[in-house]
Amino acid sequence: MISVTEAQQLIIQKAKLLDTFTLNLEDAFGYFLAEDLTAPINLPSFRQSAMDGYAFIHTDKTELKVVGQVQAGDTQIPDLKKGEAIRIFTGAPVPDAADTVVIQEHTTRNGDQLILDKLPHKEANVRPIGEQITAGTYVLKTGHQINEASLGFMAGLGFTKIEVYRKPSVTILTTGNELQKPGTPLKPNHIYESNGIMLKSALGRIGITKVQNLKAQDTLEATKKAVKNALQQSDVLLVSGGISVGDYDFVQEALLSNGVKEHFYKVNQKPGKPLWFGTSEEKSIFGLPGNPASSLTAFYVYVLPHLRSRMGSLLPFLNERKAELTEDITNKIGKTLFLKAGVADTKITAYTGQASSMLNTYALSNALLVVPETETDLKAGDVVNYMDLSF
Ligand SMILES: Nc1nc2c(c(=O)[nH]1)N[C@H]1C(S)=C(S)[C@@H](COP(=O)(O)OP(=O)(O)OC[C@H]3O[C@@H](n4cnc5c(N)ncnc54)[C@H](O)[C@@H]3O)O[C@H]1N2
Ligand code: MOO
Repeated sequence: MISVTEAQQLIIQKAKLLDTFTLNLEDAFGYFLAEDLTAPINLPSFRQSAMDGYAFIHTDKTELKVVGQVQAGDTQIPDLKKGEAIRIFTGAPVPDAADTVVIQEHTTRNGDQLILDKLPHKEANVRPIGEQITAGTYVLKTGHQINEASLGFMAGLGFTKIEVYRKPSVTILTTGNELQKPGTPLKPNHIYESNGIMLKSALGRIGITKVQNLKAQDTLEATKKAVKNALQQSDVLLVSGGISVGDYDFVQEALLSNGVKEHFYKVNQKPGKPLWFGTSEEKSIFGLPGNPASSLTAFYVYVLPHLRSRMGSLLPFLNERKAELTEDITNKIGKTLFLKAGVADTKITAYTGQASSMLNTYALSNALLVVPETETDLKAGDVVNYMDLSF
């Protein structure tokens, strides 16, 4: 059995970058950039007024003569001499000779006479060429995850297409004879299948939408066949259940017999101990424990960073933060604990109801409190690490 740290290293080491492709800017939200972009133009590319007011050549005089006007988008720009002013608007080009813009609230206008009630400092309210970025310098680098601000920034520089890493297609294979689709009365000793929808929406949160759900009964033949199909159809396979040591747990055998190379099986943690991870050429395969809370924890701690890494992220793990414990916690089992928890105002509380089958507390959690395997007694007031589930 390996440690959480070793398992986290392995899922990153084995994360092969997906191929790249060119994408229209308007479709690029959430993708990771696969090129270093340099600015094709200066931003701004001309001297711009930052305010509505008057452009002039800086002087100690407080009375100027208004000799013209310039509006945003104008291509004919009026000239001016010392002692003169040009009416100007936000975003308009500042006349070459002018070096300062006074905001209109600091002036009094009588016909073409302009009184400066408050003299601005020289160069006030003039955005110099290249103030934001100069042509030829880096805009954004490989690995940047495209957000609304970066989209606006790139559009402002005139980009229409960029190179990004592809997102993976994923098959979620749920195994178990006891599983029944919600929507029909529950048969005796069956349970409603819930990991499929949970994992699919967790994938959606990291922008992966090409997801199919398959299911298999608990036989070696059915599991092998389903694994084979899934491997032909997707970049990533998440198998749920059937990975423990029972007589009807066939997932490990089915994966190995389909040529998947095992990188680890079992991690020294609770929940999620019987986690399995392997690869087959360009494909990644996780055998997730069937218990719903174990499955989701394994997703947050391993599947999510592995997939983000494959999609080009340089910071693939969930953010780890610190908070103060509200209650004592003991850890007598020598494993890393991931506890469903709530964080508010820098304080963290592990919820009652930590069993691997329980999603009731997970549904209310915004944090996974991490208790290291070496930590036996934590006291109220101790500062602990948690993984931020608000991502
Ligand atoms: N002798 C041992 N038994 C078990 C061990 C062990 O070390 N020795 N480990 C336990 C741990 S820890 C876990 S976690 C589970 C993992 O078992 P499996 O991955 O084989 O999962 P299943 O047995 O198929 O299911 C476990 C549990 O979860 C329910 N389940 C399964 N799939 C779904 C689904 N899609 N939606 C909702 N619920 C699901 C299933 O009915 C079971 O109750 O093994 C322990 N056993
Ligand atoms: O580790 Mo299992 O995931 O406790 O239920």
